[in-house]
Amino acid sequence: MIELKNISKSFDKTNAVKNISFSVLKDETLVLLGTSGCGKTTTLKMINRLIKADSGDIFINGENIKKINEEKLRLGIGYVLQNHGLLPHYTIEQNIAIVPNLLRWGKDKTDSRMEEMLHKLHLPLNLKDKYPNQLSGGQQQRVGLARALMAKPPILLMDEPFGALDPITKESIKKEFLTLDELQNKAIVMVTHDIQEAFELGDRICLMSNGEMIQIGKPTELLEKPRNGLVKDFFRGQKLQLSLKAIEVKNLSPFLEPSADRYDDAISIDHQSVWDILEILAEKPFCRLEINGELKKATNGSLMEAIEKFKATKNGTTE
Ligand SMILES: Nc1ncnc2c1ncn2[C@@H]1O[C@H](COP(=O)(O)OP(=O)(O)OP(=O)(O)O)[C@@H](O)[C@H]1O
Repeated sequence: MIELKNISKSFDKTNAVKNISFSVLKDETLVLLGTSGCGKTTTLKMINRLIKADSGDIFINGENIKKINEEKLRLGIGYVLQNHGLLPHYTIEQNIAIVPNLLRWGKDKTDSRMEEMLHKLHLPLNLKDKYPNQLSGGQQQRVGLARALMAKPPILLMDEPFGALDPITKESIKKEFLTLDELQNKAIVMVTHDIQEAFELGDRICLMSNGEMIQIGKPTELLEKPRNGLVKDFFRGQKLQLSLKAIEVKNLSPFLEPSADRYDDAISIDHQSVWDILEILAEKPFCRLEINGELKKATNGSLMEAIEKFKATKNGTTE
């Protein structure tokens, strides 16, 4: 879907991005992770040509973006900025309607899609007439996401989308991010410097340092098979928590004991990590999980045993 080949970019004497290559599939989230100034945002902005690469090529569905009209290119790519990027003198309705207006949608189509998006992002309809500064930070960020998704772009670029939020709002928006149907089947590239966030949201992580790509792979690959000392150092001190966040609990299903009785308190499992379930188990000795229609029982101990068994399988080493 998206392919970067040997991309480099310098600003005066700063080599911001050095010979980066990667691809993103149509239904995955690739997280660009790294410390401040390592070239993440520059890489992201080269994909929608807000910044032009000095050398190398970027392809979208096999087509070189240099050959695509800039406006057409950007209309097919949703873009969510840190601090939402809403225009302060536009109402929420006007902000959300920017792309539909460029696409010359009629008012009825725009209104009904806007209502659908506000509903899906748990925003009350009466926000439409307000201005961005009359909304909370979490609401502004949701509006930013609604705006980016209005025209159902197959590609979504997100630059530190949750960076400015308080921890509680951040958690609730991240949970929505994982379950929102509008985000399925999209190629998503997300920039963050937050390691935990990268492990929670990324299907793959591209770790960058000083303009270079140090390693790219599934979260557990970076943890279990770090390419060099730099990668190891990056995760030092957080390895246990990160690996628990990287393993989806549904993968442990074959190794968990069945629960004989059906109770209403079973937690329905989709994308929860082992870490999410351990947080629940901090409050009680066991819980029931409903995974693909099967009822399982989990305790701290049984989850740890299941992880060991899972890691011994082929899937566990590459997941
Ligand atoms: N327009 C610009 N002019 C000059 N230098 C720039 C420009 N944009 C970025 N840089 C420099 O390029 C390097 C990479 O910047 P970039 O914003 O891509 O990093 P980043 O990893 O996204 O950082 P952060 O997490 O702080 O946003 C930095 O040294 C930065 O100072």
